[in-house]
Amino acid sequence: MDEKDLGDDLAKVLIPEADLQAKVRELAGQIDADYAGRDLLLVGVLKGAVMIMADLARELHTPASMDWMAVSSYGSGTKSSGVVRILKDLDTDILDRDVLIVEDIVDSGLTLSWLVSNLRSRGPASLEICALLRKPEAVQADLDVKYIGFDIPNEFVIGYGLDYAERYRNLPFVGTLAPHVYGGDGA
Ligand SMILES: O=P(O)(O)OC[C@H]1O[C@H](OP(=O)(O)OP(=O)(O)O)[C@H](O)[C@@H]1O
Ligand code: HPA
Ligand SMILES: [Mg+2]
Repeated sequence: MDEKDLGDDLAKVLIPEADLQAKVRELAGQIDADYAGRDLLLVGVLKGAVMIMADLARELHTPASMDWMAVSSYGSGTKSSGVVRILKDLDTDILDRDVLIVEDIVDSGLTLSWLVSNLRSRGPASLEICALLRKPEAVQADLDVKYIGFDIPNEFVIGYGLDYAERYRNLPFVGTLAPHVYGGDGA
């Protein structure tokens, strides 16, 4: 899917595909340097992290296992409901494992704050976060994101895994939508 397929639904491209790919390679380089010789477990947060997880995992030279959790706090809107639910738990016992959470976006930071305390209680040897995008609001959450791709403005974004009402995840870039897509009021 590309820009043309969106017609007038697309407001603008915020991060082009080439910039995303370059950043993912850069993040993989940092992670390789930090995890050399360790047995890394990547935990992707479904569904938004599917693209970054798939690209990051292939850029890594460090041997890594992959597991997935599905949590949801957004439903079909553009605002966090504030309630995080586990839709699918890990298949892996993370006791004494080096765990790296892979996320598409830290927005309010609510999802990751909740996830970090949930996973920490399972006794991993280490627990870090890699997130492709971060919004300014997330700074208010007490979250230590070790690997961060881009800080972006406080706008609702779509593409490269990120959805609006389950659509637009399969765009290779990150962009914003025209107001008419949201039905006018932006929510
Ligand atoms: O920092 P926060 O305000 O908590 O927002 C970030 C989370 O929200 C989105 O997931 P969502 O719950 O929409 O599920 P999805 O990944 O399936 O789209 C996104 O993928 C993050 O997981
Ligand atoms: O800006 C966003 N876009 C899509 N999904 C999201 N989940 C939290 N923030 C966002
Ligand atoms: Mg979503």
